[in-house]
Amino acid sequence: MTTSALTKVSEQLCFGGKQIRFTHTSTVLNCDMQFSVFLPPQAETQAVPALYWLSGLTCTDENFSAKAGAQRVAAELGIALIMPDTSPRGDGVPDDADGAYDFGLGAGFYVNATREPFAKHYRMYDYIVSELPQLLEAELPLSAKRAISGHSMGGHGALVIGLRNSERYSSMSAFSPICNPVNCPWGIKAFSGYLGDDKSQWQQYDASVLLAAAQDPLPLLVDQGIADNFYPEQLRTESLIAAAKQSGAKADIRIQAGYDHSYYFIASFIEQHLRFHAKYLMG
Ligand SMILES: N[C@@H](CCC(=O)N[C@@H](CSC=O)C(=O)NCC(=O)O)C(=O)O
Repeated sequence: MTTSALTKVSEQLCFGGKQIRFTHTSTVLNCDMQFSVFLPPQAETQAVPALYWLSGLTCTDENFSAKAGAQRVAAELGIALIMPDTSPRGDGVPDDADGAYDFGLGAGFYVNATREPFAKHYRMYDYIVSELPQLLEAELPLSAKRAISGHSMGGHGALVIGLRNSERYSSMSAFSPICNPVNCPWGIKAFSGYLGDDKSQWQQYDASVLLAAAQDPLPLLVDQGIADNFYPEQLRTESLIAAAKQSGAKADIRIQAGYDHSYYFIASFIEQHLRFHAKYLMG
């Protein structure tokens, strides 16, 4: 199926709903992009709310749809799942000079790059906040009720986007998020490369900085496993906990014994995250 702006590349029936993959030309990212959508059965007869899921380093739109097992509960609750890619892709899109996994392709960090040669394509913040919802709400049976969640680099993206756009979402959550990127190796590398050396420009993309100053942030749920090999050096969960205390935000930040950084952790708790978001999406 080709609508005016979306080309469907695959569709499968899943828990009575539809798991669909689309391509489209992104004017924000200046390239063709793929993304996945799960439409619950309720979307056959009404516009449904949507949870945007932002994936982590090395992922595409397919990691969450294939590994998290979110569709059964999303179908029950009547929530669409929107699963974008993690960076611009294709000919002419610059990558990390050494092909490293933590910068460039698969590692867009949900920022608007200002540094060349990345500024032309790496505008994942605007893509997620503006272009994708505008497109999808025009083309698919989606209401304007949105929630946002993600994992690791995508958890960072979900928290930053939720904290900066509380009028656009009803709740936010994250698994193993990079909580304080201005103070961890992944974040310092990404922000130097995409934003340059002026660290004052980095603050707008740091969830701990934003939460510490937040007036009335969205309802927030975070899960972090203790057996995660990236915790605490890359993820800095303690900074988010301190920021929530500082601002008095109602944040449920749970440290889970025994769990690691993998999609097995996400699969274990995704039902709780979906039910958490449903309270606000349906309210
Ligand atoms: N290859 C890297 C680690 C890559 C990795 O663990 N990616 C995570 C997200 S990490 C933060 O954003 C992931 O979700 N991978 C995909 C999956 O399906 O598990 C290394 O070797 O260290």
